[in-house]
Amino acid sequence: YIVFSFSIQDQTSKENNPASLGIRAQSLSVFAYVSVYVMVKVFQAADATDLVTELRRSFDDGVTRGYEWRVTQLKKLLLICDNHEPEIVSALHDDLGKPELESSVYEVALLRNSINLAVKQLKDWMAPDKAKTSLTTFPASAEIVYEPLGVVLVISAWNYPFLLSIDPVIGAISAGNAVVLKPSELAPASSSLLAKLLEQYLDSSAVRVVEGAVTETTLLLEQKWDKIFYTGSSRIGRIIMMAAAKHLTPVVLELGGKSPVVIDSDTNLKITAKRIIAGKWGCNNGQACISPDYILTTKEFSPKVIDALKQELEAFYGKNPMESKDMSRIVNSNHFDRLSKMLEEKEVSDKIVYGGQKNRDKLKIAPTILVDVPLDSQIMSEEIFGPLLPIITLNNLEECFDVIRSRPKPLAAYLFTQNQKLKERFALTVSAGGIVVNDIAVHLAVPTLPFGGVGESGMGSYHGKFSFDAFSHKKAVLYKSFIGDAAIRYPPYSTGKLRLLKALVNSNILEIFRVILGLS
Ligand SMILES: NC(=O)c1ccc[n+]([C@@H]2O[C@H](COP(=O)([O-])OP(=O)(O)OC[C@H]3O[C@@H](n4cnc5c(N)ncnc54)[C@H](O)[C@@H]3O)[C@@H](O)[C@H]2O)c1
Repeated sequence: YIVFSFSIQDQTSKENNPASLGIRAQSLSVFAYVSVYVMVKVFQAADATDLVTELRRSFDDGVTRGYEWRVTQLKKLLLICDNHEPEIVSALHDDLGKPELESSVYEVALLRNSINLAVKQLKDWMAPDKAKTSLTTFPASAEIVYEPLGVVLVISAWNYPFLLSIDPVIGAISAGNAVVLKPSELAPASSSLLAKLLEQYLDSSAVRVVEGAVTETTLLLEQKWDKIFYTGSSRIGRIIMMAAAKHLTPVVLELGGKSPVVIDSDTNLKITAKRIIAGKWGCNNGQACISPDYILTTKEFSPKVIDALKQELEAFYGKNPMESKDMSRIVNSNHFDRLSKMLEEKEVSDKIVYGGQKNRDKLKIAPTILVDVPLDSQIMSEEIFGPLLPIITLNNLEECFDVIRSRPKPLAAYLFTQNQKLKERFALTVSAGGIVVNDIAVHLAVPTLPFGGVGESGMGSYHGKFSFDAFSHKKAVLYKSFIGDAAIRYPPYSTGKLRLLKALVNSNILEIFRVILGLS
């Protein structure tokens, strides 16, 4: 515990007599004395160790394994969504100025969906999968048993603080694990609400929230976990993976990257522009991991793309988008300065064709479109994660595809076209965590699709059954009886045994008969 004490004294006051937890003012005209003791619990190494020990005890006692426990906790998560949506919306507004629609739909409604699906399908997910056996093991039966991993750590990011915290926790609980959630300190209102609600609703012997920043996360990372599920930047992803390697802990890394959008001239341009705007500025003002990072199109078609985007932006956010209530603000001044620096770079600042207005006090940056910034500029080298959208124009679409292929694999890649052949070529030849043709970000809402990165954009995936799988060990179980104990596997070895065993392993029925019949 740290104890803070401070006093406010009148010049004339000579008395120094602290009164704990209160204000003592004998005579305001003579002196004022205030002594406040604030007890702040600091998370220390021993707390991290105790936490994991306690949760491991619950796991080992079987608390989290049964269907009933899992489904009860999931239903409690549903209750949080049902009973506390206004508080969640308000916390998101405090942290990000997130519009109610975005909070209610893209965080709470998506979570409800995830929970409902898990509740509905949990029994099926938990049931072992029958597996075929081979001639080698005949007679036998086999199955894949979904085993909980143990005690897992979920570290989440600030941009969708509820969705990105609770969605992995749904997977962890569904799979029967004890779980610690560490929300992002950059969304403090959301973090403290998550801590409060999860403590209030869930079984604290197996589900905990630790709030904090680098110090707390580092202490947590020193512990031995059975899985670490991290959402955030690739830079920190590397730190997570190094810490995990020490204990050979498997990781899921949900990272980011520069998600490109290719626009073909054979497209419905009005709808294309609307969907790009909704997926960029309409999703937390570009602060989303699968937000369009840059557009690639042909030199010939680009003027039409720019016009369409300008027209629809004005229709959505009016002539002064800085005043619009339908867009989140930038999360904090560090990120505001990072984005400003990108905009102010030489050979970039003069490429703005729309927007560019900023207000640091209000942490607002207008939707900004830039054309043909240098490919080696900061804005084209780093993930933007904000309301800036560069358009790169090239001679043809093949060159556009080449730009994507020459860069680290993104979390998402988008194509707008009506050309069937082009759609297929894009899906087959462009590598990305996920691909959407003719829309932005909506693959995230399809629970039958795995959500995750590849290469620099991450490893592992989740959503729907994939979340359950991410937190389960697929255990191979083979059942044999004592019937049919074949002597051929036991010494002394012989040529006949060798031939028969090889034939069995290769399922070569003809050779099996030849050996049995003594044919060469
Ligand atoms: N793939 C996805 O689902 C997804 C979703 C959202 C965001 N992202 C990516 O996340 C990034 C933005 O998030 P961010 O990284 O700014 O979020 P962030 O700063 O909130 O960091 C994420 C987490 O890492 C922790 N952290 C920060 N520094 C650390 C350190 N030195 N050691 C240990 N832990 C540390 C934070 O406390 C936080 O919980 C973007 O790259 C974005 O694309 C990915």
